[in-house]
Amino acid sequence: MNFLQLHIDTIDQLIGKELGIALYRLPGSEEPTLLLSFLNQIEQQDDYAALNDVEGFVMAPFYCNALHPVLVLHPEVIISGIKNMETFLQSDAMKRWVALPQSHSAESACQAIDSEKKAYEISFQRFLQALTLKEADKLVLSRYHVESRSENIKPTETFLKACNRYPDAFVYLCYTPVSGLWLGSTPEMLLSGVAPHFHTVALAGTKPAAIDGKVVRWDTKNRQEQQWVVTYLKELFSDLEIEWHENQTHTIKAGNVIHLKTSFDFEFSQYNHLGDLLKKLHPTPAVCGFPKEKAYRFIVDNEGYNRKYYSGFVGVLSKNDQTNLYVNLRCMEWTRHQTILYAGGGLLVSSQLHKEWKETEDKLQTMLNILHDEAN
Ligand SMILES: C=C(O[C@H]1C=CC=C(C(=O)O)[C@@H]1O)C(=O)O
Repeated sequence: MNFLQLHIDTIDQLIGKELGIALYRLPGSEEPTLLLSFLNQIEQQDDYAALNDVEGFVMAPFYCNALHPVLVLHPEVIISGIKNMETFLQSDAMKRWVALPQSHSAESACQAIDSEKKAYEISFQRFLQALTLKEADKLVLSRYHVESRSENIKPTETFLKACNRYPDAFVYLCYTPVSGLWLGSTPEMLLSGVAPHFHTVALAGTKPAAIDGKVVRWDTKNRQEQQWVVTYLKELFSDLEIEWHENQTHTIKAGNVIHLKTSFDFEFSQYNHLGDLLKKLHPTPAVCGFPKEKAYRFIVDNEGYNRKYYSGFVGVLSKNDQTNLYVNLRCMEWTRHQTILYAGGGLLVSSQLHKEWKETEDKLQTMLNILHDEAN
């Protein structure tokens, strides 16, 4: 993606203005797509089900509230492929976007906590107690990490670095005045396909990436953790009377960690009810827990911070064409001087604090690698 490098500054100039931007690259693809929306083309919804009959680029939070609504960018401009993007970035049409005013929406503030580990430990004990009391079988505990950022690290360049480094991930950059700027490189698909043929995955269980050729041995805790996601999806398909096919579980590499992944192919012909389906799929036990409703409530009340758009979902939603929605993991929120990175992991009653903390550190590394890699 080299020649785009020349005009990166132009995309960066748009960030912070009264408009919406989505720049994304699908797993395995060489070609990024750029979407631009005027302010009045950014839809805000307070419920996932409101995505029924909706098409556009979606940025959905983990939990909807007034500050973090479901956002849909209805694009004025869609440019696919590097050559087309290059032409567009130098065109007169681009000048119209650059001339838009700066947005005055307040930038979201995130307090750097002196001891991120201490805060995590307190939440960990709370979560573990709930698991011991059998309030839930699985609970996903997450945290944020604040990094200060030097001025010469630019968003679009960071996006391109992530594309190069993580060819198998869904890589995105999304800015709206409501959400602020987010970037991510996620391995977890939520919903993909063209009606009526869809796919989803149960992705969970984490280990540091093995040395090439070394046989991976998954322990019981990781297997159980992933199995809750499989169980949840199968129950959901049965409840909705959906026909599905389960593919064999295998190990995938995502940055410097590996996960267990089971893919499902299923039939869903109600293309104008994808919002209802997403409301049931999200949040899966990969980012929430099991049973879902109890775990969801428990996290919102006890995690100690607001996940905002981390572990929500992001990507393209289409009624008749290709939908490509991903769980917003291995992501960061980009404020004026700081970068706020997010990561979590599934806890079972057998979880150990030091292992779970290390797992969040390993996952944070996906984006830290990009931020700290000058050479890439
Ligand atoms: C919640 C995250 O990862 C999920 C996806 C894969 C493995 C996970 C785990 O091992 O806990 C999580 O379910 C995250 O990256 O923040």
